[in-house]
Amino acid sequence: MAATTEPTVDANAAQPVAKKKKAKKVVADNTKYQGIQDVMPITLKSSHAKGRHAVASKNLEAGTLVAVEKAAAAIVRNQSFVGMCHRCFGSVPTKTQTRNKTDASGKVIEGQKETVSVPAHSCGTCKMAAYCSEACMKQHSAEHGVQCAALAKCNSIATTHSVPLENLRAVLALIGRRAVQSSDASDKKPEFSSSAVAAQQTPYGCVLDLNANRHYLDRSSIKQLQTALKEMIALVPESARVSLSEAVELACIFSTNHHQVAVNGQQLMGVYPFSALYFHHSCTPNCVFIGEAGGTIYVRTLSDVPADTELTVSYADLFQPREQRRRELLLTRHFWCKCRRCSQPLSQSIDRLMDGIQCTKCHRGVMIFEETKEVDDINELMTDISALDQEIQGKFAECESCQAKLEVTHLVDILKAAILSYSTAHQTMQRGDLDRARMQLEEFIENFEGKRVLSPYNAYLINAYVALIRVCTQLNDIGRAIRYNSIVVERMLGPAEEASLPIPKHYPRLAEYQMSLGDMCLKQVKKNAGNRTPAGRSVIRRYLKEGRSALEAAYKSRVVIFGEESPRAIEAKRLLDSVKKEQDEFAKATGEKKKPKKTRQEQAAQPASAPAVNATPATGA
Ligand SMILES: C[S@@+](CC[C@H](N)C(=O)[O-])C[C@H]1O[C@@H](n2cnc3c(N)ncnc32)[C@H](O)[C@@H]1O
Repeated sequence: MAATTEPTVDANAAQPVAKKKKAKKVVADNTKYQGIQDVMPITLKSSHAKGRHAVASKNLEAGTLVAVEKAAAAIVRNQSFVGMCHRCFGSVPTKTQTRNKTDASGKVIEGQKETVSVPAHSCGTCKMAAYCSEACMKQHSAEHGVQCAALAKCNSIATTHSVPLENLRAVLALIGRRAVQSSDASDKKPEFSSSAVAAQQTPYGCVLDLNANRHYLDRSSIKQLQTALKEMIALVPESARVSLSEAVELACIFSTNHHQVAVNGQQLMGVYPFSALYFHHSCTPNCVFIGEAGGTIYVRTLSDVPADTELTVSYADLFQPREQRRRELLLTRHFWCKCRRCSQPLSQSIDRLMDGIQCTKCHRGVMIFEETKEVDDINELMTDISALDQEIQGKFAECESCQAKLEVTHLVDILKAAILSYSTAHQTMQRGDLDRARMQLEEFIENFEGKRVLSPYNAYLINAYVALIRVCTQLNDIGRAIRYNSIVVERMLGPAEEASLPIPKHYPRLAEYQMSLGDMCLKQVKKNAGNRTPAGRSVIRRYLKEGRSALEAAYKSRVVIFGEESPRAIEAKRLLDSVKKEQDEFAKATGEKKKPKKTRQEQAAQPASAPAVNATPATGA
């Protein structure tokens, strides 16, 4: 992989997709990564059907660490640009600076100054890299030096050629990484450890093992990417350049394989070759990727996993209808999801409720339309995604309860009306007209849930409740925010009688809503503490009960997801202890000793009763 000063254009890159021959699947070699099996409870496997994948080497409990990987290269996301260190991904301190004020067009307004907050340490040349300290900036100098001149022009190159800025920055990060790696780097094997501190960055050579899926880009997108990358590479020091073909490959690899990681509320995007190759996607994942400082990811089990079960994570937002999840994965990751959840008949899956429309006759069941076509050739679909929509013409859906039949196109019209109503309210919220947004969102719920048009688990309804939490919090109507937050948590857990959940019981998004619910309840308890009237006491009692069960569930989930010693689990424990203390004091003051009845939240917080070996096998891809 020699550096070249003369970038070459790959003439084959933009062939029409449908004409590409399907590559024959070979059983891939696991030897490069086998070292991980010595430090983690996993076995690496490879098969014709799945390619490389990881399985549990023994029965694993929920919350078991199964992999640690430090990104081969990572970039700070655009929105975290000034808040996150470009080397270690820690927080960046700010300082204030006085500068000339400018108008909307960027012109200096004579005689007017303004004070702005800027990163305390950043590259003064490109102004495109902020750091947590001088020391970090110094340690990054060799890697950044390779990128600096190109980074300075990156923004305008991205805009001129309509290429995502993050893709260009990622290619530069990979080039920087390649340049500082030793000369034998391309053959270097990754070294694994069980701790983030000791984790070694996965070598650059491993990135090139990933599938670029470049044939999914159409001819004009490839052309734009090539032109942008050509301009960018010309700004990289000669000794560090890669060929244009390799740069395009890197951009495509990044785009289809990167993982987004949140660290302390800031976002980074990294390439994790081992994790990308071995942890397939599933819409009922049994593992999760957790981002830590340094751009390291931990992979932890979310549930008890029996030995030999495939370990999977989710690359998509799980609380959306099956088809939306599949479309999202198709467009961003270039595959049609065939996980167990997506392959199950809709009538037997929780998915039927997530874009569920209630029967217009009996109003008891949802209308089911089993899609007959499984997508085998996604190349064909990628060229014309509207093929998915044509499937419904002339087809009928059937009520799961009374078997009434309705044309699918009619159901689509109902859904379109719901989407329009929801979007109108959402836009009002975005404009900041909060009172009106609340009214429109509540109206949407009244019309589509109250009148039994949509299933209560329909993703648009949940989104409306989520929006209402935000709106009511901003309007300082905490009582209502609690009510809506409680509904969101309840719905995310799915109907009690269903065999499967819409999202795993321990899942970051659900745990966040449980935390916010507990936190708001605790605040209301403190606010009402002086109210000794019977009505006041009843309010406190209710908030204590609801807050405690939410925090018990949040704490349990955070222990599983992040580990018992993690700051997030400790934060949940602190709030839980606080609510318990309030509950004891309330009981003392009122002479009440009654044990509260267990809610579904509390049940969710209980450890699984079955031993790991009896747990339901987790879905594999
Ligand atoms: C990073 S690769 C995995 C590579 C594979 N393990 C190998 O050894 O080549 C991700 C690819 O795995 C496949 N994949 C992962 N999860 C899948 C799922 N749920 N359904 C279908 N294909 C999936 C898709 O082809 C996707 O592009």
